[in-house]
Amino acid sequence: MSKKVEIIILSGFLGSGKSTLLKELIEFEQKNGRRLGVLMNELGDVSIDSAAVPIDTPLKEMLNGCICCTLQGELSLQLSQMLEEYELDVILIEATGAAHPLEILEACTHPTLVSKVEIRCIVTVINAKQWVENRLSIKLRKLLIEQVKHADVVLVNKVDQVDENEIAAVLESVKNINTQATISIVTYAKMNLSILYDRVVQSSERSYEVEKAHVHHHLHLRTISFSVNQPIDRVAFLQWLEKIEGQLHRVKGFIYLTETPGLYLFNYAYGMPIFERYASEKKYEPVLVFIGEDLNRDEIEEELGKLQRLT
Ligand SMILES: Nc1nc2c(ncn2[C@@H]2O[C@H](COP(=O)(O)OP(=O)(O)OP(=O)(O)O)[C@@H](O)[C@H]2O)c(=O)[nH]1
Repeated sequence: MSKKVEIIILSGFLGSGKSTLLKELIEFEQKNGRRLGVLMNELGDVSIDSAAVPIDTPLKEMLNGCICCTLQGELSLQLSQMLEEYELDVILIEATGAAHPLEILEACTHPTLVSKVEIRCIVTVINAKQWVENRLSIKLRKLLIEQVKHADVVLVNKVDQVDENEIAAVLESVKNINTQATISIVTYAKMNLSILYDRVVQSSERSYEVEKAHVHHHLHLRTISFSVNQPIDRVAFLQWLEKIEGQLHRVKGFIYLTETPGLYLFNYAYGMPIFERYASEKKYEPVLVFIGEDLNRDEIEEELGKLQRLT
């Protein structure tokens, strides 16, 4: 029988650092000469995270929905297709921040797939500051806890934004939720990747009795995207983001700035904005994706229009 393709599932809330980890993993696997494919699921209708994937890497994307709601069947299908189209050693699955790891696992262990794949591990990335400040709604907090509970490896990321006492507090609460997981404390998802290869966790070992927490179904997370064809002023844009009505969890996309030519990859997670000059062979249109609760689409559209007219 041919060797099964390994699957590594990357889980974690919006903006915690999954794509950052994905980049690290891709490099690691390629250095080791392993053939890898990537499967991504994003909440919005445009792909931003795929910028993390080199152009020559087999990639399948599921946009505009979350694996745990409508896309579970789609994930199984995409996996099957990927297995048919490419000869691979490993497939990395990056789920949306709103996904429950068990539901991804379930899609990967579909009867048609079990003889072809084996789950290497589930890695959950958490944003240390967000975890310690604990300001999310109860439903979202519950989701974060579920993501930690079902992980084989928990990456406590972004520790550059917290102090030592806070790191200790995060560690203690993660250990209380999941006594089995390997925990790694990192910045920019720079972990000892060999941890992921220590053992294969058979799906039969996992406990399914847990409430399959259909938490996401009631999250009210809203995703809206807009083309932003004109350059915008960086300062005015950031000032406006601070004031957006509702709870803004995440903004990402590609934009032009008035101050300097060229396209920028923009990331805003938990109040932290990052602009990175985007220069790669993959082409992207300027677009912004907003993810949050109680967001007002019309207002955001109007304000974005005003920001573009300022130029
Ligand atoms: N300060 C700091 N920023 C980080 C760290 N790790 C990642 N980031 C930044 O945080 C932002 C979000 O990281 P991503 O890797 O895109 O997060 P994600 O979990 O894939 O986000 P979604 O796809 O929206 O769920 C990016 O701008 C990263 O560069 C870290 O350890 N410290």
